Amino acid sequence: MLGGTFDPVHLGHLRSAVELHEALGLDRVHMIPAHVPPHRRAPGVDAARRLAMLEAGIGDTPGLVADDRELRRQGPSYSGDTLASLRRDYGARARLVMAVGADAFFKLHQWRDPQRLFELAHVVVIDRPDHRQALPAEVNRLIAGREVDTAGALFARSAGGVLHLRLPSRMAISATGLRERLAEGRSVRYLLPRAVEDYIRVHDLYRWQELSG
Ligand SMILES: Nc1ncnc2c1ncn2[C@@H]1O[C@H](COP(=O)(O)OP(=O)(O)OP(=O)(O)O)[C@@H](O)[C@H]1O
Ligand SMILES: O=C(O)c1ccc[n+]([C@@H]2O[C@H](COP(=O)([O-])O)[C@@H](O)[C@H]2O)c1
Repeated sequence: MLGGTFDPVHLGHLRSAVELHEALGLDRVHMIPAHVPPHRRAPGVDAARRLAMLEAGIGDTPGLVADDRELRRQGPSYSGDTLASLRRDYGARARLVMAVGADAFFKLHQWRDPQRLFELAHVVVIDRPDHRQALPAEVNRLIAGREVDTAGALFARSAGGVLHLRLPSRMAISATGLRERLAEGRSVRYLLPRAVEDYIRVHDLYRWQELSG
């Protein structure tokens, strides 16, 4: 699972998903837009259109799936509930991974019931060149004894491990930066897929009125 607000999806997300798929030998990567993101302001663009951009961005990319399961739930889109739903689909013995960027991982202690996340899945942390801070003590306590160095060690069990990955194509691209560029009328070419750029233009998204900060 690679969950996100995807407001909008960009090449930092998509290239990370492709490289995760390859590096970990995953069957597939479920990219799951948050319907109601639990810990941030409501996005300016609704979940249906963020999903449509994700579908356009993924296109026919092997191994990547745009998954609408959080749009089918009401209330805050807690990741524990999403992982429980994936666990029901794949079964108790499946090895599940929740991938998060370094910025999201630094706040893991603020998520709802973080211990439950480790009962349901492994956590793989993707390095982001634009987010390098020391890990808060609360997160260090949460992951104590869980860190492993290789995918092989991670997949010896079905859940509960933590692996830090430095993917080859690290990209300093953020949705915040893209929204700012779009609001200012600056180019976003080569930062997101052309199909997503076209969707944004046709639907007239991210003008300054819609900038969700
Ligand atoms: N360039 C990137 N490289 C690796 N991971 C990323 C990158 N951008 C986002 N992610 C990760 O993808 C997930 C979804 O990210 P999200 O949709 O919030 O994008 P974002 O660019 O961080 O957005 P925003 O700037 O609005 O916070 C998070 O786990 C995030 O850390
Ligand atoms: O479950 C939680 O409490 C929780 C708190 C914050 C973030 N998340 C999830 O983390 C993923 C990345 O979030 P974000 O805000 O960086 O797009 C996305 O799938 C969110 O739903 C989940």
